[in-house]
Amino acid sequence: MPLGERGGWESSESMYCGVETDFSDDVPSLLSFHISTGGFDYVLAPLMNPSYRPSLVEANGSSDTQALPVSGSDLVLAPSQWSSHVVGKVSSWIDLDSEDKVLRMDSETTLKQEIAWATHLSLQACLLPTPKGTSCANYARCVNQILQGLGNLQLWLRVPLVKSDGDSMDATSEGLNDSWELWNSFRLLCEHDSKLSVALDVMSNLPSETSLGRWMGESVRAAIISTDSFLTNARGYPCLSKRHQKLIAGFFDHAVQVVVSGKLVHNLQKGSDSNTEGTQRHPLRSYLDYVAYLFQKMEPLPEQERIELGYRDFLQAPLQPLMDNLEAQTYETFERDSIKYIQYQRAVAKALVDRVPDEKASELTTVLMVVGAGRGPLVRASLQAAEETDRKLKVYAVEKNPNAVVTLHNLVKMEGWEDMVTIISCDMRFWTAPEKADILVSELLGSFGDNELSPECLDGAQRFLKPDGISIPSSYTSFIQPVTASKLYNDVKAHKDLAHFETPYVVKLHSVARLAPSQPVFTFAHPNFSTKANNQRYKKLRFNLPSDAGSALVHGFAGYFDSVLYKDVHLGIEPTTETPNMFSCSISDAQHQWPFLLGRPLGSEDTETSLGLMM
Ligand SMILES: C[S@@+](CC[C@H](N)C(=O)[O-])C[C@H]1O[C@@H](n2cnc3c(N)ncnc32)[C@H](O)[C@@H]1O
Repeated sequence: MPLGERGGWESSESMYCGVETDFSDDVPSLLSFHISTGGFDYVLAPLMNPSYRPSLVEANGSSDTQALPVSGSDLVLAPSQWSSHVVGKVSSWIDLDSEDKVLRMDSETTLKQEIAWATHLSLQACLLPTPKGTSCANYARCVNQILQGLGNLQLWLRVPLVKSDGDSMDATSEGLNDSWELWNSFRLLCEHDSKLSVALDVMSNLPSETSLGRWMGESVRAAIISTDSFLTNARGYPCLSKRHQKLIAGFFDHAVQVVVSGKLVHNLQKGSDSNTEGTQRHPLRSYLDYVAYLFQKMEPLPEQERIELGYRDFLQAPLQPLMDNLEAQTYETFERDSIKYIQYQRAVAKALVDRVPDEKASELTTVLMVVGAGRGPLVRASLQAAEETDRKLKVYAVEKNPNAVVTLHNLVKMEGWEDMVTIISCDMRFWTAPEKADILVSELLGSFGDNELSPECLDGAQRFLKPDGISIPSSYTSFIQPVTASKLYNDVKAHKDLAHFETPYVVKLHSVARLAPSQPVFTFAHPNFSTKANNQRYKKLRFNLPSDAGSALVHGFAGYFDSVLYKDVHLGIEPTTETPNMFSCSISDAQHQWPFLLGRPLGSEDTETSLGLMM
C-alpha cells in the first residue's frame, strides 16, 4: 500500500515505505506480518542467517558443493513477490577492510554469495552495510568488481547521515566526521557506477542545512529512519522535528523512499495498539501512518511542474535555430510562455514612450523591427504596446524560417495588420533594410544568454538601427553555478566519449545540489556601435562553499542568464532574480530557457583537480 496521494493529487508516481527486519527463514510469514498486517510496502531483510561464516562451514568439513543452509528456499515466493516486496540486506558483520584475514576473506565470500543470491531471486535492490572505520578501499574494489557483472540489481550503500562540526567525535562510533566523504570515496572507487546508490540512515541529530543540501545532488534511494529519531506528540504518538519533516519532504520530492527501522519506542495511548476489529496492530504501524501523513500533507505539484516531470534531470541537446528550422510545436511552446511576452510588451511600451513624447504621438511613426519573428508573438506584443501607449507603429517582421513565415502571413491577414506589418522572409544577416529602425526587438537568447544567436547575429542586425535607436534586449549577462548532479553525470558518462562531456545541455535541473551562489560571467550590451567592441571574453571565477557544508564534488555547472529588456524590465532564469512563472518547455523538444550543465562534468581526475583549486 503506497503512502497515498500527495496533497490529494493522483500521481502515477507512488511513494513506498519499507520496514527493516531481522533475518527470518520464513519469508512468507515475514511478509504477512509486515506487509499484510503492518501495511508496509516491502521489507528490508537480511538474506542470510547472520551466524553464517564461510570459514566455519569449511572448518566443519562442508564442501563447496553442498547447498548453503543459511537461507530459506527461493520457492517460497513467486519471483514477482521477491522483486516487489523484498530488498535484500547484505550481512552487516562483513568487513572487507579488516586487519583480520579470516574476517576479510569471509566478508568477501559472503558479499559475493549474497549478491548472487539476490540476483537469483530477482530482487530490485540490495543494501550494502556501512563500511567499517574510515577506510573502504578493499570493500569498494570488491563492490566495483561485482558491479561490472551485475544485471538489474541496484546496490544501496548504507551511510549514516552525519557531518560533525569537526571538533566533536559524536558523528559515528568510528569517529567519522562527514559521511558524505565516505560515500564519495566509495563511489569514486566504483567509478560512479549508476547501479550504486546510497541509503541514508537518518539519525536524531541532523547536520546543517547546507551540508544536507549536498545529498540532493546524489543518487539517494532510501532514507532509513530509526524509531529513536522520532519525537513523541502530546498523545504519545511518534512525530518528527520540523527539520526532519523538511528533510523527509525533500526526500519525497526526490523520489527517495522511506524505510522505518527499529523497535516501538513510543507508549501509545491505551487501546491504540489494536485496530477496530480488536486484532493486534503492527508495532510500527503508527510510524508508517506518520510517514504517510507527511507525504499526504505536502502541497500538490503545480500543474506546470506536473507537465514537466518527465523532463526533470533529462539531458536535451540545445536548439540550433540558425542552422535548423524550428518546428511548430517548438514555437507553440515558446508562445505558451506568456510572461515572456508580457515583459516584452512592457519593455516596448516604455521604449515607445521614451522615443515619442505624448504631444508628438499622433504625428510620429516609430519604426520597429522584430528580427527572428517566428510565428509572430513579439509582433503582437509590440502592436499591443503601441495601442496601449497610443503610439503609431510600423513593424518589419524578419524571419528566415519559411515555414514560420507562412504562419506570419496568415496571422497578419487574419488580424488585419497589413497596413502596419511588413513581413521579410530573409536571413537578417543578408537583408538590406529599406529604412532604419527606432527599435530593434529580438529574442535570440539561450539558457546561458548567448548560446543561440546573440550577440553575434544582433551585432550584425544593428546596422538596421538608427544611431540613437533602442535594442530590446539592451543587455544580457550569463551566470554559472557549480553543482553536484550525479544522475546527469552518469547520463553523460554513459555515452563514453568526450564530445558529450563537452556539450552544454539544456536540462530542467531537479536532483542537483547547488553548491555556491551563482556568479556573473559575461555581459553583452546592444547596440554596440563602438569600433573597438568585440565579443571575446575570458573570465576566471572562484566559488566558495559555505563553511558548514563540508566537501562536495562538482559534476558540472548550471548556467543561467538575466537580460535587461529595457530599463527596469528584465527577463531571466538566474535563481535569485528569475522571472516568475517563466518556462519554455515542451513535451518533445529541447528548450532554451532552462538552466544547463556547462562543459565537462567534473568527475575525472584532471578537471577535479583544477576545480579543487577553484573552490
Ligand atoms: C527563439 S525563436 C523566437 C521566435 C519568436 N520571436 C517567439 O518568441 O516565438 C528565434 C527565431 O529567430 C529565427 N532566426 C534565427 N536566425 C535568424 C536569422 N539569421 N535571420 C532571421 N531569423 C532568424 C528563427 O528561425 C526563430 O524563428
